[in-house]
Amino acid sequence: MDLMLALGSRLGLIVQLTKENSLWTTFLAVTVLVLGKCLMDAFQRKRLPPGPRAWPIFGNMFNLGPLPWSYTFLRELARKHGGLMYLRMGSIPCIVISSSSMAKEVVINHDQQFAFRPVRLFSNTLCKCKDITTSYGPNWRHLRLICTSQFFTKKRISMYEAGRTEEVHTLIKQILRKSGSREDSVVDLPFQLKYTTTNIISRMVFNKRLFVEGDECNLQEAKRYQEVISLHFRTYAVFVISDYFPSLSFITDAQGMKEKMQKVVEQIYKALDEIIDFEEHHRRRMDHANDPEADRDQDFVDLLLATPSHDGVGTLDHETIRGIVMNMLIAGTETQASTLEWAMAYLLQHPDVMKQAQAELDNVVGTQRIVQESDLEHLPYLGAVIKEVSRMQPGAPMSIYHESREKSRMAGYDLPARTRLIFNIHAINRDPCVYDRPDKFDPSRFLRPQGSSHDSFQFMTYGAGRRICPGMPLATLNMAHILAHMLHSFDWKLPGDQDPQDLDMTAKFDGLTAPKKYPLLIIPQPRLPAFLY
Ligand code: HEM
Repeated sequence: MDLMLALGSRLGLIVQLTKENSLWTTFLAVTVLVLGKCLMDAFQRKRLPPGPRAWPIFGNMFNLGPLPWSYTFLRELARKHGGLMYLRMGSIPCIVISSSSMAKEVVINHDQQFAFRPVRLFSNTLCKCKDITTSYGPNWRHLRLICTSQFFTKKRISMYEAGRTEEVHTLIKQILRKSGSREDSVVDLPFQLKYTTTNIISRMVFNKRLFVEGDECNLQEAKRYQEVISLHFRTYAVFVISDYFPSLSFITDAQGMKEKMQKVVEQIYKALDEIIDFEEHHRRRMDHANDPEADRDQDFVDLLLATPSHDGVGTLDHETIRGIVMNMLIAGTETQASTLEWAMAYLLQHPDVMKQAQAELDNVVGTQRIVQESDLEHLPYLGAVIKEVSRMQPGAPMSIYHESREKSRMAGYDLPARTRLIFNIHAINRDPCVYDRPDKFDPSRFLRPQGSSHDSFQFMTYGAGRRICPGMPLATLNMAHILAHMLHSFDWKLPGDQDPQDLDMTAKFDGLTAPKKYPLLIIPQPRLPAFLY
């Protein structure tokens, strides 16, 4: 009993003391909690991959210069922190892969884990992540199968050869026309290349040429297309707080972001539907229902309208088809145009390489006919030039974000669930452990015996693993064809007395592609007989 009383009075005293010192107690508790959290963070940090110091709350968002993923700056950071580097973007954990050996580790051991894509507000609003680029799971597998078994097969690619040849020929004629009769007329090369690569893709995807000079009716369509692309890029770049701090999605809601995005997406759809013309496609489908020859004329939209959905209920809906069309237009046009612009810039700076490529063309094709796609397999030097340009200036210097859904362990480090992964393709392609003098333009490195042994982890221009670019076979063929034609048809020089070595080789990264910051203005001089133009 005495003991109980004594305990009771002690407890009473403690309660009283606590009441009196409640401020102190609260302070103590908060300090313990903060210290505990710091210790836990420090402990966890030890098990995370190395990376630059992060700011509280914002993480590394401010470290990364004007564009969040400036690839050259990240390459510099990776020199210090290594091929597997950890960054935090707001509350989102991210890893950047910058070396060939880490790319191999990721693709061989973590490909499936990191095959997801993060769900951003824009991609979710655009097509509810039902397209190829943003989905993962049964729908994505189904769409990838369509890519590999229908769109980008050798047979299908060769079905569209006539259209591609026509476009390349038009490019050459346009260049000749723009250069005019004067010997020193300058051509805006990236502008012309963009038209050509876009027409080639749009003909395959929905059987239309989007850019036809001098055609008023087509001008409207071209404008609509440009509206679609610029709305897409502008909205894609909008900073949405919940994309970086998912727990703050209530702010995104309060800002009315979803409704604003929805409005833009409706604008994109309206313009896109006019370009695609679903009605015309449905009509054609009915007309050719029993025609076995009709397959020859089918574009991607025709094929997609006849494709069952992944769950076997009906065919693919318009939302999915719009998403896939956008994927092809966004991923397949500027990537090729910027690579080709860089190719001409490098060739101007390396006249010996330009001469050797032209000599090969003259040898294989001669000067009494124009190049055909079937010539390309006999032009190894030209192939090496395209590969070297694609290594040094990849059409997309950073991959698209990958994401894991579960916690994972990579190279001895622990990664939280929903870590985002991005390949710094620019850095991997210039890995000094793989390439001798990696910043030097040297196509012959792909001709030497070891050149053929460069695997996809050393040449990451198209990504690797299950998310590898499905358009690669088309892009490599197409770019080689266009470059071959340009080199065969013209000699090239810079305007005035400009020394090619003074050419500004700065790139301008727009988040996807990185063309030359200053468009390449260039003078063509015909080198084939007039009847071939
Ligand atoms: C020079 C030309 C091209 C380059 C450098 C390029 C590069 C890439 C890269 C780096 C990726 C991302 C890989 C990853 O996430 O890890 C990608 C994905 C993709 N590319 Fe390409 N690409 C080119 C041309 C094309 C073309 C011509 C098309 C189609 C017409 C295309 C369609 C796609 C699609 C649909 C994806 C998403 C694949 C997926 O998420 O499963 N690309 N490309």
